[in-house]
Amino acid sequence: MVLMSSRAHSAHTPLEIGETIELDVTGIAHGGVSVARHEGRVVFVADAIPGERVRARVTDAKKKSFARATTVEVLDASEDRRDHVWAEAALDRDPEDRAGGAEFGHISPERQRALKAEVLTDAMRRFGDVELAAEEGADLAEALAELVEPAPGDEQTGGLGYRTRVRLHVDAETGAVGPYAARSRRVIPVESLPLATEGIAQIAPLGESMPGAATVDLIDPAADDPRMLLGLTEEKTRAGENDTIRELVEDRGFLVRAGGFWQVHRQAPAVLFTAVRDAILDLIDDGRFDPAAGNLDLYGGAGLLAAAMAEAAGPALKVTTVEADAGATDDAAENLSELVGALALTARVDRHLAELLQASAPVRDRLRRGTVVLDPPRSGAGGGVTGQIAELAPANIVYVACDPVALARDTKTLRESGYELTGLRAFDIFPHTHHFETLATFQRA
Ligand SMILES: C[S@@+](CC[C@H](N)C(=O)[O-])C[C@H]1O[C@@H](n2cnc3c(N)ncnc32)[C@H](O)[C@@H]1O
Repeated sequence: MVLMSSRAHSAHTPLEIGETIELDVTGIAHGGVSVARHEGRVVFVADAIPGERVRARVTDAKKKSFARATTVEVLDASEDRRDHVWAEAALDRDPEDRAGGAEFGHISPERQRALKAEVLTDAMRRFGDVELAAEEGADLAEALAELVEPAPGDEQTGGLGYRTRVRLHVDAETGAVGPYAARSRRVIPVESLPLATEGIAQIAPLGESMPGAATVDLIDPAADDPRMLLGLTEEKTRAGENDTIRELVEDRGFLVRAGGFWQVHRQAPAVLFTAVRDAILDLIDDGRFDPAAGNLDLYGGAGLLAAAMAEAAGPALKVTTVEADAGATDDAAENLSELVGALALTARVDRHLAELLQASAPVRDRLRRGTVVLDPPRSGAGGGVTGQIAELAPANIVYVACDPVALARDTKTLRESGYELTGLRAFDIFPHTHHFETLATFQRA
């Protein structure tokens, strides 16, 4: 034991923060960083592309098992490297002065999607025990290259000008406004916001000083004027956050609180609405969907996905949306008001499911015949809620996920509880960042 640990120790020359090292970048990790090795130790390296050789500055060396570094120079560039879409996040800046929020902005859009597919495949393998396979007769490499679908219009715009929600921060000392730096909470003044819509670009207070404010939320609704919500240092709420704004999903209107949850990409609500609608249509085709059953839209927000279920199943659909934010529930009630069988509840999902698990036999039977759509926050549903859903045992589960690792973990729980993963789609609705959205369909075996 002693010998082994002293050999392992001597294999690493300790890395120092600020030191510059040369790295061969070999893979992609979850979280927007690439993977390299330095004297056997894993180094997560920012602003690189797998396949490149880079010089990188060490930013974190506390852990024995891995270190973190940021690219300062590319020695051998990938053919997928592009000029960064945001000058203030580019390599020619000191790593500490690079703006955050566009960590894939130096990579061609096709390669960004291929990297996201790799992250999803890897997460599913490592945390979900699922090896993704192509449909019969299809080539796996080709299927993976197309797994992450671009949003409509992004191939024409290069994935720019899509964000309808942007949060900027205010430097407490200088009042300067800007995004946080990529790896710290330092405000970086910027001259442009290339990922934001034109409406946001017009009202963004870039270059201005806003002493007394802490955050600046910029919102560009589809069917209302752009607006700004100021978060003041001394106050928890933002003036105007409960104002109702109008959004459009194709030609269907939705009312949403200005400060409430709404997908950030202009096309994202339509992309997810259509994907959930199509997943339900497939279940209907297979004779597995019962509109009169105990159908649920968990983490339902303003009712977007319950509306998608109704678009597939028709006006006789029975569905309950469950959402913790009372304002969003009020919006859901309004947005689903034409659906006689819709009920919008304010509740925490775990508490509501605990109540359903105590329900009478006929209610439990309706739930068993039902379909659960869920769209949890980044942390995923988690083992507790996933276990409760499995215990309720609905016929189908349609899971919309913004974190592939959380989805993979919940997939493992569902598969161990008798569910089969029958469909997986992914959507690049956050171009130039490492984020993407996945839709997984499960059926009770
Ligand atoms: C990713 S959003 C999805 C919203 C909606 N499905 C949509 O597409 O617009 C997640 C929602 O879950 C809500 N939420 C977070 N934790 C929750 C919990 N424990 N119980 C109920 N709702 C929760 C948030 O308020 C937010 O509206």
